[in-house]
Amino acid sequence: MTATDTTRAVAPEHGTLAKAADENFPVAPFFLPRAWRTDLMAVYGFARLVDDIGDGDLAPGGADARLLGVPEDRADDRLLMLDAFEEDLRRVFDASDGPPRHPLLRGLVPTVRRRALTPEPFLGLIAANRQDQLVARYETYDDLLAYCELSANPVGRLVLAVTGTSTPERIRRSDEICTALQIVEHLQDVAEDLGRDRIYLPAEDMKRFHVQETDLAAPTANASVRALIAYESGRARDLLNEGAPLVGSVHGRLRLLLAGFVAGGRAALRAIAAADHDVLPGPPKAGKVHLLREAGVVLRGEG
Ligand SMILES: CC(C)=CCC/C(C)=C/CC/C(C)=C/COP(=O)(O)OP(=O)(O)O
Repeated sequence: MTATDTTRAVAPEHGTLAKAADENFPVAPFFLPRAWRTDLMAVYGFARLVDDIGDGDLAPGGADARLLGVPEDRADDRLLMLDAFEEDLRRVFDASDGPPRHPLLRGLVPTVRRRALTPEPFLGLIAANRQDQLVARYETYDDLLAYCELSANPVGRLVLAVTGTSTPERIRRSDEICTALQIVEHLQDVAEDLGRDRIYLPAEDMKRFHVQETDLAAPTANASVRALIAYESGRARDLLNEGAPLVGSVHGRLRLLLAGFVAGGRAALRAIAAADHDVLPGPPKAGKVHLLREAGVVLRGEG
């Protein structure tokens, strides 16, 4: 048991929130106003827990299941856990049935009230994790985009809602950025996802590039896999470019935060290209220098 697991055995919500430090993206960085950080952490707690349920990464001991009213011997039933979690989410928005049972959802109540958040983005994240239990292959790119609408776009919409900056145009650009970031993560994590028997590369593209599933299980990528990864990287790059004007449309510290997200995506794509698109040994790491350089480019509005 790690130190984090030990903490979670006592108070599961603390272990979940502690994971913020290890995320690919900054969750609630120090330079943001305290009130935003508080609300972004509350939203993060929700998103982390729903992903942990969906990925089977809950702390051992069954504390989360107990809190959600799921019998201990069914705590491994991810669909049942997601249903119970969704039921508890409803108590965040409708107190007639009493307060939420899970402390991370109770912690979300003041944020939802303060920022007038709606259930949709939260329900989307639950639906994405439900889909992960039922769908392990994507036939077309459009199918994958529909998945990203549930798994990633709600995150950006929540950031805009918490910071009071939502407009239809910003939401559209935020969706482009979030979908791009999700595709980048999928490209970095091909090997890890395959370990969970999940493939997020569209089957139609695999066919076109003559890539078989067994090619993805190899320790290093052959030329076909590299060509496929380069193709999907180009799509992600285009989406990031289309969404990037979102950064210049906001001000102050939020602009810094969003520039960091776009720069993070671009730096990750650069690292993938630098690895000659061989992502199979593990995610190619983006250097800090490249990240800062990309952030400078975004902030100067040059890309
Ligand atoms: C306003 C705006 C544009 C904000 C951007 C917010 C942001 C960082 C979105 C990322 C979305 C994303 C890739 C979620 C999945 O991450 P994950 O780590 O849960 O991925 P996994 O499900 O593959 O583990």
